[in-house]
Amino acid sequence: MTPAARLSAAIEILDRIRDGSAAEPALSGWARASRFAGSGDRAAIRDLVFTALRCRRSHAALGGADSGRGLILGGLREAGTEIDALFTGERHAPAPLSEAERAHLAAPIELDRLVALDCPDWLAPQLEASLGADFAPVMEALRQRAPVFLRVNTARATVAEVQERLAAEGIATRPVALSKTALEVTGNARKIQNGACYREGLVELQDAASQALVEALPLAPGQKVLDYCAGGGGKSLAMAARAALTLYAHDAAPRRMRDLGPRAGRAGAEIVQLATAEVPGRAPYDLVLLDVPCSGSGSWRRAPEAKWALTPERLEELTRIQSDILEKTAPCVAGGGTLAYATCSLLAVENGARIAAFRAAHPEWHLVEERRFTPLDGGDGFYLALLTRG
Ligand SMILES: C[S@@+](CC[C@H](N)C(=O)[O-])C[C@H]1O[C@@H](n2cnc3c(N)ncnc32)[C@H](O)[C@@H]1O
Repeated sequence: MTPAARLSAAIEILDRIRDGSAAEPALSGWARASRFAGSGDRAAIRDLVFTALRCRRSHAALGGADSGRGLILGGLREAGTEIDALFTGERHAPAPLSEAERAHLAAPIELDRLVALDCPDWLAPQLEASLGADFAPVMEALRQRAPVFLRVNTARATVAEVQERLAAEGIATRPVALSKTALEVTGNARKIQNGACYREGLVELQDAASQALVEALPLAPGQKVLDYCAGGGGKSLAMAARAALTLYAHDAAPRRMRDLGPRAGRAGAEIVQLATAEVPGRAPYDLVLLDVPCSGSGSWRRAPEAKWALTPERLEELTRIQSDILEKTAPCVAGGGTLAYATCSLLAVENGARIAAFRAAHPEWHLVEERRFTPLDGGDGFYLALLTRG
């Protein structure tokens, strides 16, 4: 496909998303119907679509419309690309600029601060209060594509050994300061999932801050550990690689754990999946990890639609669920054990405020440690609070 034809495809997909489709189904639906597109085309189109979603507010303003075409025009304008050379209307290229579009693109434009930062107005006060001086740099970072990180399964091989094996597969990586187990992929990321290192369970795709969070957990061999909001099991697997544990995984939506069996098999880890009713029966646990459902504001680079879909009502509902999960699981922790509360949120209302509310109601719980990560640390935004009783 030509660069212009890729733009046309991105415009079509963005319009489907604007009409209500989620990004992933819109992209895969387009790919299924467009067999002529090679893997390079699909990757480039995906990149165009996700850039437009991350920068939806500013690109709509720059391009003159919150439509697929407006967003792509806005992105090209921000990048300083010669638009007429691409919007020719020839073959599969987008139609030439209308007079109105030409006039909008030619007129000088000064974006309001929150528009330029692609920040929803209603969330700005909370994000500013939570991030302080980091607000603008973090919002700017969230406009950029996230790096691809691998977690090395250190139960099987050293980071250096795996880096060498990956290099032999043509995948370039470098270690990162944020986590001892993480490698940032700097070349050929698309080869990972078909490569031997991945198939043999030597690596998993996992954000570096997510790995740093697991590194901060006080895990020791022989402990009984529950991952209460396990989802796909990324953190269960990272915990399994850290120490020989008796490890249980639970999720309110068990189908979310459907890949955990095969992933654990690849990694050589043993993880027992529990239904909700089975959780108290296996208590007490030495450590309970609560990777609770949240706004996902720390991972808006990877899931940018969530930035625009979040509402005050949904945020309030999430904080209720978070507090409820803390209440329900705290009694399952063994005396001297650890309750580890985590979110991939940047918002204090989902982080420190939830812990403060929990401790106000349960003064017997003490805060041992709190960690905050933002995209300025390289990975996604995360929060971790470690609590003990007594
Ligand atoms: C942030 S995700 C977990 C991600 C996962 N730990 C990982 O590392 O890949 C939150 C998970 O919590 C689950 N969840 C939502 N409400 C819950 C509840 N009340 N109890 C337990 N799990 C819940 C969701 O289904 C979702 O899979």
